[in-house]
Amino acid sequence: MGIIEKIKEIEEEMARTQKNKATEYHLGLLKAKLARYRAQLLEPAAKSGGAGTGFDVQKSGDARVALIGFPSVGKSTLLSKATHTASEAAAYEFTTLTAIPGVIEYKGARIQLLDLPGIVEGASQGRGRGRQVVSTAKTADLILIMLDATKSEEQKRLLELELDAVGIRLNKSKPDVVFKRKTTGGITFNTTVKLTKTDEKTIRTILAGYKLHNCDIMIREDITTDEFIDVLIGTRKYMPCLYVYNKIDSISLEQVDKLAHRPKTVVISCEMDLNLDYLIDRIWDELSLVKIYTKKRGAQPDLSDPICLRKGATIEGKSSKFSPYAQKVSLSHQVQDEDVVSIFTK
Ligand SMILES: Nc1nc2c(ncn2[C@@H]2O[C@H](COP(=O)(O)OP(=O)(O)OP(=O)(O)O)[C@@H](O)[C@H]2O)c(=O)[nH]1
Ligand SMILES: [K+]
Ligand SMILES: [Mg+2]
Repeated sequence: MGIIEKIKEIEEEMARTQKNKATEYHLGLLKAKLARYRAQLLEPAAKSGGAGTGFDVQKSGDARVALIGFPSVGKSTLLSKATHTASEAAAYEFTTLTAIPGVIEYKGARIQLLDLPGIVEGASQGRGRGRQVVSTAKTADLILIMLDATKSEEQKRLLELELDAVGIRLNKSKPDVVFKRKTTGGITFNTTVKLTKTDEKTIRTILAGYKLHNCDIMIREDITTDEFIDVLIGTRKYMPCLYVYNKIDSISLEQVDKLAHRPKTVVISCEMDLNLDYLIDRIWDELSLVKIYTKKRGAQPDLSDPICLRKGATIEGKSSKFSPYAQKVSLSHQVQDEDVVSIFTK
């Protein structure tokens, strides 16, 4: 039996199994198995350079943003509007067959926007170029999930499922769990919070399923069983994402208003040039980019040539002192947007 059949079999068994206290551990085991097969489905191909590897596009600029969506939602139209690169757009599906990079220039930053082929349901299991698309998406700093505002809400859930199946976790942070493998000593299990969505027995069952008999576990957050499996598998990618609804020219104002109020959501019309500037502004925010200017001692800062950094970046150096405009700060100063710095040695 191939991996895809095995996955199917487990999914069917999970669907058949009623969810209750008595089946909880068995379901946990099935989940763990499923996660392992899915990982297998992706990893070998990724190593041998097969369908699991992404498109070969050089990273450039200060950050990379990937466009993910079903066919004909308007990904290529957006690339052509937001960058100086033209990507063919047409009314038929799968117009785009490879990754096409463009550059958004904004507030002194160069943001690489990647147009990608449309993905289909089942992409995570190797249908279409889906695996190549999602592998490429994993290399981005931000994912734009592009949706057709005229289509049903189901499209969003289906896309999320595809990304979830390949280990991409959207707008979530890594579960706060310390997991350490050991060679002897059995399992030590500790929590700093009350677990309401999973329990020690389920976790121990899963560990046994993975043949993990020696490890230290410290759980510091009220995690689910799935989140624990994520920690065990260890290769999950936690990525920020914006939901972009395109073609709002074709829906009612009431509908536009409803979509626009959702969290992490931007509504646009590529064709009518609606809200595209706002989208770019939101991309900038999501990427947490800040720009800093450098200046020589005693000279005016060069405002035409900022350096872009991710928020949270600190400035370090061995024998240099760091000083923004008026105030002197330590080497570990976290840069703020529009900081002006001069770095000099004693
Ligand atoms: N009404 C409307 N149509 C749009 C809009 N943006 C794009 N389209 C149309 O949607 C169709 C598909 O656009 P593409 O840019 O090729 O879509 P895509 O997502 O790149 O499609 P694939 O590469 O095939 O996956 C084209 O006919 C566009 O003219 C929009 O804002 N409103
Ligand atoms: K298209
Ligand atoms: Mg396209």
